[in-house]
Amino acid sequence: MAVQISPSILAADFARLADEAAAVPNADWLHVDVMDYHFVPNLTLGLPVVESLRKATDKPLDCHLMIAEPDRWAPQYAEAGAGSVTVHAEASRAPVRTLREIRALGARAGLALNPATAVEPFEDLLGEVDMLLLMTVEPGFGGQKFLDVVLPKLRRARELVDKHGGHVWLQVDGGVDGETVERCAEAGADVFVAGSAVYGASDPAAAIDELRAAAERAGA
Ligand SMILES: O=C(CO)[C@@H](O)[C@H](O)COP(=O)(O)O
Repeated sequence: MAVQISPSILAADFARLADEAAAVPNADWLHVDVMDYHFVPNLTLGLPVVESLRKATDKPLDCHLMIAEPDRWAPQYAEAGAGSVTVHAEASRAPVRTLREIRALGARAGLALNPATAVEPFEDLLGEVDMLLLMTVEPGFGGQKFLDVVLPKLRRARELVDKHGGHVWLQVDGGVDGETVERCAEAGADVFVAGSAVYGASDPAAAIDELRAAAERAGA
């Protein structure tokens, strides 16, 4: 499947989100980081902003819920028109039910793992997900340094997904830039979230082209 670039609006200007979405016409998805100050020590945006963004852009909204009660809220993001809704394995008390609800509402169901969470215990859930998100920083803030320690897990995740057979996107999130994107692609990622590397660039659309070219060169 083709490389997907999902710029994170966490690094965008929150007062101009419609313009910031329009500034990345070549993005495949728009990554929306929902943080609640409980699961992570940061507070960002929630459902009303996603509902407004849905009207402001045609891009699929790739909603990443870094919240304490994802089972309660995830279906509402799908109902709001998210293209994908990703819940954290560390926070969900009923991941199978929640992933099924997300799918039943027509969105891609994603399962996210923090850097220290092993992927193997979730092998049996691969049939329940459309995407596995591996955090390559500790969740909560943009602009952090990429954690190399996640790369072996990314390779194992690629092996498990390939063994599973069905299509599951393998997303990396955090510290993805022109250099780390290649290492992630070599290790098996095919969806790349980038905040600072896109919205911190003087030309966000050109930055996306460069990330995509680097990922494709590296074999994603
Ligand atoms: O989920 C998160 C952080 O918790 C990410 O989506 C970051 O927002 C990515 O930002 P950069 O590391 O690319 O600046």
